[in-house]
Formats: sequence, structure tokens, C-alpha cells
Amino acid sequence: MVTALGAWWDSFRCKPHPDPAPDVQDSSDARRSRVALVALVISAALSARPSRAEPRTSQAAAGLSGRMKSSLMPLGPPVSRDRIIASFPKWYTPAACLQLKEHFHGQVNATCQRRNTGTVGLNLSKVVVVGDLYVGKTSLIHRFCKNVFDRDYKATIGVDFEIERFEIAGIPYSLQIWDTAGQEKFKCIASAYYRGAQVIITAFDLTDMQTLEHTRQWLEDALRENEPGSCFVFLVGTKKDLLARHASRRKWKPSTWPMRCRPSTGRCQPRRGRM
Ligand SMILES: Nc1nc2c(ncn2[C@@H]2O[C@H](COP(=O)(O)OP(=O)(O)OP(=O)(O)O)[C@@H](O)[C@H]2O)c(=O)[nH]1
Repeated sequence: MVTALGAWWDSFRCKPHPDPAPDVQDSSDARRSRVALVALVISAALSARPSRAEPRTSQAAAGLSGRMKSSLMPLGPPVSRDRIIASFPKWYTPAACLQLKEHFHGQVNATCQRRNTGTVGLNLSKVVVVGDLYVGKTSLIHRFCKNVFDRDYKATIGVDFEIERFEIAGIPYSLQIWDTAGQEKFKCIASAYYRGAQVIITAFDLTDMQTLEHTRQWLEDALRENEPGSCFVFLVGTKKDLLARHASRRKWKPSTWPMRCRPSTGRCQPRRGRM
């Protein structure tokens, strides 16, 4: 191709113009424009050469598309089809809404209605379980709600809760059981959930007397957040199964506990004096 162009150039340069106009001289301007024209022709011819990888279509088209491809080439690997989001789904469709008001069960509707009019509220009791870390509060709740026991210790972080549903004399009833963290660093978080409790369960480890001694403080903290006399209080000893094999167990009497309780009402008052 280059040889052919060279021959064509020689013929173009050496041959005199067949019919030159008498008054037109071969000026340097004209020479320059001819050189520019030839350079254009050569560059067009070179760029029109097909690359090895490309199919032999129209040479000019192939050259053009090759140049476009190189300028648009992405940096990384191509994005797979399923990762391309061309349009977004509608923000609301009836199918996306799980429950509408008219789908509610009649009983639920009726209960909500009564609640709205203020005649009957939801029957719900809040239970708060407090006590030292590792005494078994979470285990106690899980045994009660799910009938499971986990030997692995996973510290409660802040608070956790379970809802246990009952039906008492045909009336639905829910126990909202709050499991609080025994670790000192979470105490300020947990204590925010003491308010409004109807029941306070103070738990201690039967194999660790110190945890019993600490129940006074736990109970006082929980009672402080509630109206006096508004809570039922329970003291629960855990890990009874370990008592038999616990070599260094100390004897303790019910009077060890810092509260004076009336079995008839279940209500407790802090015991004055030495523990
Ligand atoms: N053998 C025996 N182990 C128990 C019993 N109750 C709890 N444990 C174990 O004692 C450890 C602590 O129990 P948790 O229920 O996590 O204690 P916790 O009071 O909730 O602890 P915090 O969340 O840190 O306040 C776990 O490894 C339990 O498996 C029990 O009755 N018997």
C-alpha cells in the first residue's frame, strides 16, 4: 500500500500539470495545500486498514468503530445484567402492603374499637427481671417462654423482651417480660425500662450468696421508678440443680433477704436494719 502511494506521489510530483493556466504560477501556497491533501489521503488510507481482531467489513466503518470503542472502554470488567437497575419499582402497590385495616380479624377490630372508646384497653402486664450478671435471668425467661435451656452464656446487652400471650377467662392477656442486663456498664440503659412495671422479679444465684445480697439494691432501683405499692415483687433463686454439687455453699434463711413481704398480697417493703 505504501509503495503504491509512493509511486502515485512521484507521478503527481514529477509530471507537469497537463493544462496549466498561463497566469497561474506554482506558488509555495499551492504546493503546501497539495502536501496537506496528500497527508490527509495517507492518514485516511492507514486508518482504514482493518485490525487483525476485527471482522473484514467496510474498512472505514471498522476503523471508526474501533476508535469509538477505545474511547468508551470501561475501566473494570463489564457489569452483569442483573446488577443494572434501569428503573425503580413503584413506591406503593396494594400487593406490597401486607395488611390493610379491612383485613384485620373481627376480634382485633373490636378490641381496637373498644380501646379507642376507652372502655377496655389491651390487657398487658409488664414484668421486669433484675439481678446480678450471670445469675440466670435470661435462662429463666427462655425456659418460661420457649422451654429451652442454653448452657452457653451470652450476656444481655441493655435489655431484651419477650411477649407471652395468655387467655384468661376468655379474655386475651399478654405478659411483656423485660430481661435486663446484669452488667454494671449496662445498668443505666436497663433502668430506663423499669418504669410502669406491674411485676418485679429479682433473681439471684442459689450457689452465690453475694448475688442474694445484691438483690436489695436491684429491688430498690426498680421500685424507685414505680409508684409505691404498685408492683408485685418476687424473689427467685436459680441454678438449684447446682446446689447439690456446690461444695462451698452457705446456708441462708428467708430472713436474709432485704425485703419484708406479705404472702397474701405479694407486696414487699424494704426491710430496715442489718441484713
Ligand atoms: N446449671 C445451670 N446453669 C444455669 C441455670 N440458669 C442459668 N444457667 C447458666 O448460667 C449462665 C448465665 O445465664 P444467663 O441466663 O445468661 O444469665 P443472665 O443473668 O441473663 O446474665 P446477664 O445477661 O449478663 O445479666 C449460662 O451459662 C446459663 O447456661 C440453671 O438453672 N442451672
